[in-house]
Amino acid sequence: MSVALVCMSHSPLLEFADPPADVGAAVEDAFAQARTFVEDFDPTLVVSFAPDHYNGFFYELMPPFCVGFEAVAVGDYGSQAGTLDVPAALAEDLAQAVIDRDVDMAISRRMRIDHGAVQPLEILFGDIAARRVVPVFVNGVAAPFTPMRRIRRMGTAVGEFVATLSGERVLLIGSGGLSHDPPVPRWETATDRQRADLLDGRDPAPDAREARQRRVIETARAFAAGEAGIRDLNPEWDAAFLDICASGDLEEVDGWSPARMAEDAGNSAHEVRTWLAAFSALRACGGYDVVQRFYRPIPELIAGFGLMTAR
Ligand SMILES: O=C(O)/C=C/c1cccc(O)c1O
Ligand SMILES: [Fe+2]
Repeated sequence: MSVALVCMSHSPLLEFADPPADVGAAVEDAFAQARTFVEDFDPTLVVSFAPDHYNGFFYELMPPFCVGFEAVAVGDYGSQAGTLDVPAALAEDLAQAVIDRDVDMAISRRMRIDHGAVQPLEILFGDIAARRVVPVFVNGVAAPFTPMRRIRRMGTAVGEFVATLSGERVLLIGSGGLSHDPPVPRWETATDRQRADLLDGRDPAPDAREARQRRVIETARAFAAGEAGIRDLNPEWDAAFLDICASGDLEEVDGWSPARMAEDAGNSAHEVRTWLAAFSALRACGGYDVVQRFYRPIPELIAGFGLMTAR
């Protein structure tokens, strides 16, 4: 078994926004380097830690994390729709191994995934079905949030299972973060209509999906112009988190409270949980070295946009 990692921010606005040319070029260059890293590693299996944005998981039943034994991408924001190549028996073994290590893991026999899980697969492989993928949903959007130390333990349990997979080259992906506060509705402040969608908004009508996406795209334009009422990006917070990931001292985040994370870095900063899970899994397979580290605060994407590779 060998193991490598790519963690990256995602943003559905990548296809809808126009950051300054040098910033766009820097992002493309970071993607190209990560692609080369992944091509050289040539994974036989991907374990993808990703959040969802009320496209697959709703308040009707919201687990802190969940392994998919089958996965279907919904195709939001023009991302690729369709079925992933999930090795179901291996996904079942992974879930059982995590549960055996005292971490309660939900399972889905048909998980729906959105841009959060799809975007890194598209960027790294060009196609969501290019490699075998075990999808692990990590809630980073819907309060209440699991303590960071539980995410670390879950990632560690996944890593201990991965370490037993002789003959596999396993790529761990973490998708999300860093500081950002996109206008994804939150239960406390949602309208009745939005609450109905947060509760059980599966398969929205095309005009409802379009309206939701338009609102986010317009907010991004206003944010880039300094006119949106969402929380600022926080490059210092992002740098501190990336430093912790690079150091391997992942316990450093054990005491981070969800309220403080949202206050400092925005309501969707909870998506860094996917990075923590992926780095914890990598650490459980042995020590690691960071190969690539990229970061830019990009208001046009509503994202403190980071990318790290390690092995
Ligand atoms: O789900 C949405 O409508 C928007 C999600 C979003 C917006 C900006 C940055 C991100 O990382 C997102 O996930
Ligand atoms: Fe997101």
